[in-house]
Amino acid sequence: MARQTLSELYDIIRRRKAAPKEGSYTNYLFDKGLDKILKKVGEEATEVVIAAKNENKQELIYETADVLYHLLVLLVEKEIPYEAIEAELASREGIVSKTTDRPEITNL
Ligand SMILES: N=c1c2ncn([C@@H]3O[C@H](COP(=O)(O)OP(=O)(O)OP(=O)(O)O)[C@@H](O)[C@H]3O)c2ncn1[C@@H]1O[C@H](COP(=O)(O)O)[C@@H](O)[C@H]1O
Repeated sequence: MARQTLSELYDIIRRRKAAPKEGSYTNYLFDKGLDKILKKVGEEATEVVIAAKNENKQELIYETADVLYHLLVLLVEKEIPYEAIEAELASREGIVSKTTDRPEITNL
């Protein structure tokens, strides 16, 4: 199965900003500006919440992908490197592994 990491998607989005492509939804968002991007992040996050209440896990996967994409667009718009998020997560590693269980995901 083809996979795309968030880091790879971030780079594609960054390249769209540097070199706009005709018909690109990403460029449509950049052209509309920060408020539009924020609106989409809010909408997509709400859709994740709604999907999580549903039995259909595929819907939650779809909406999660949507919100992650829009968050990456926001990071590029705000000129925050993806590595800054990775570094922030890494800095929490000690805390998280002590305090959380990681149950296996079943029933996809
Ligand atoms: N991962 C995504 C991605 N996820 C979601 N979306 C778009 O996000 C939109 C969400 O749907 P909505 O119905 O909420 O929005 P809409 O009605 O289309 O538009 P709005 O006016 O509401 O903003 C859809 O148009 C999706 O195509 C994405 N658009 C692009 N990508 C990736 O971004 C990269 C660059 O793509 P382009 O910008 O199309 O070149 C490629 O790798 C793409 O796969």
